[in-house]
Amino acid sequence: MVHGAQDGPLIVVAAALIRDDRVLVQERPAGKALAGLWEFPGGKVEAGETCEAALVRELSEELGIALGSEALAPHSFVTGTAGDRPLLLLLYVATEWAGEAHALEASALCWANYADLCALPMPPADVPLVAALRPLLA
Ligand SMILES: Nc1nc2c([nH]c(=O)n2[C@@H]2O[C@H](COP(=O)(O)OP(=O)(O)OP(=O)(O)O)[C@@H](O)[C@H]2O)c(=O)[nH]1
Repeated sequence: MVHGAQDGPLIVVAAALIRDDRVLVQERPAGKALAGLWEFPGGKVEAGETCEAALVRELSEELGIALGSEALAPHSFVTGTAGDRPLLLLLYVATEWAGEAHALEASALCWANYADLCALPMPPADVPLVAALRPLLA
């Protein structure tokens, strides 16, 4: 994507969906950047969208689950790079939503405890997010 020097970082929102002391992660499908790596569901905030509205949209598109913005609790963030662009990744936690999560875009889903999460290959930016989730996971 072409972007100008006036552009700020790429803002990406992601969710730690927690159930029974496990968190949902998904495998990025073949054909996408970072294919085969596991990530928290989410995606880029589009122009004019709030961060929470973007995440509600992404969770519906990627997993088929529904929740309101108020169900998203801000949790942690990291900075990094996405290709040649600075990245700001905001992680929210949610414990309540409607519907069962299905891999509508990912190639697989995993309800991971902390050890599982540490063993899965994830994008480098996610490492501090995983550490920050430690107290919430079995
Ligand atoms: N959703 C998500 N993206 C992450 C994580 N960690 C991380 O570095 N990213 C990066 O954040 C960016 C998100 O892009 P994306 O491709 O998932 O976003 P999107 O769904 O809006 O993509 P699209 O452009 O294909 O519609 C990618 O550069 C991705 O590598 C993570 O845990 N979850």
